[in-house]
Amino acid sequence: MLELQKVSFAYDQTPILENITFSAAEGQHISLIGESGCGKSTLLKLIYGLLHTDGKIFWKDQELLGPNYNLVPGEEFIKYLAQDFDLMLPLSAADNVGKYLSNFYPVKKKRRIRELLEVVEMEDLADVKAKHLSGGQQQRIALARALAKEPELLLLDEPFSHIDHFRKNNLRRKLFSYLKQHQITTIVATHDMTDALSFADRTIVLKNRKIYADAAPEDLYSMPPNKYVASLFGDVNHLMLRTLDVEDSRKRVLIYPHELKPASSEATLQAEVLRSYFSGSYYLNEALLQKEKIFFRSERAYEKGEVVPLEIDEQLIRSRLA
Ligand SMILES: Nc1ncnc2c1ncn2[C@@H]1O[C@H](COP(=O)(O)OP(=O)(O)OP(=O)(O)O)[C@@H](O)[C@H]1O
Repeated sequence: MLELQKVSFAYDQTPILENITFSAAEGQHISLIGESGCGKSTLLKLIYGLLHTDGKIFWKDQELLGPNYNLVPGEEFIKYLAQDFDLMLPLSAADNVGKYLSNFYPVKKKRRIRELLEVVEMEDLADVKAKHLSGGQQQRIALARALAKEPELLLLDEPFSHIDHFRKNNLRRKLFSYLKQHQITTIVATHDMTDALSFADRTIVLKNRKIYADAAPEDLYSMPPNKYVASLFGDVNHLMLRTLDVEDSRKRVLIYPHELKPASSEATLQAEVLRSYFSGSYYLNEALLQKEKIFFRSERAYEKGEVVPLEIDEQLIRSRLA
């Protein structure tokens, strides 16, 4: 188990993190989210041992001591993949993956490199020098290298930031099932809502130096405690109950765009469309509902000024208010 107790940190006078306390079970996948600059990378660096904290960090029964105690940061059983991948550019992709593997069993080493190149779908580029690989390809090689000497704890900082959408989804599915299969505890700092929702057992939200929310992704998404959390998952409306014709109140409720649905003309909510954005399988519409700006989804585009009747499940509103 990973355990953090009152981990605080400041680069200079300004505190970045204060009293961060949580634990992660072995094999658990945690996504770490929060607005840019909230301290996600800093927290990963603290856990890895690149930065010093007066708090305590344990892996199983061992206290992880930071740079004040260890000349070389990091322990054998932890791997940290930073946003810059730090590859050996003159070496081939395969040699980078195998850089920390023993040469004592060359056949075994070769097999392991091949297995990892398959996980990151880079078998075809095994012999290409890292300096000739694209940013996304370098990132995949860095991921494979981080897994080479199988870590017990893996810390990933925006691991798919350079990888195109086409490949990202497949790679994510492969990587996270590999990590689950091998019971590797993983913390992923991310801005990507798919990383945060689909591949995490648990999501920790950082804000104002503290843990702001910590729950299963399904719970955080369906019952966001506030607008900050809901916004991390995409567009969200924060509407007065009065605007939704539920009751004459200025109290606000969080509603995702797909929860406001175009309805038959008798619906009481009438939104005036400002603009429709094509989003692939749906259109995202910006509109005015009783003078409040809203977003709703639809199957077709609307003209500017078109009035669209909308409906929403009142029970959903009640549950969000509870
Ligand atoms: N080496 C440094 N020296 C001083 N301040 C730093 C240093 N590194 C980061 N910071 C500051 O610490 C804060 C947290 O940075 P950090 O990189 O941890 O945030 P983050 O949540 O990972 O951001 P992002 O999502 O943009 O990667 C920011 O205000 C940043 O400017």
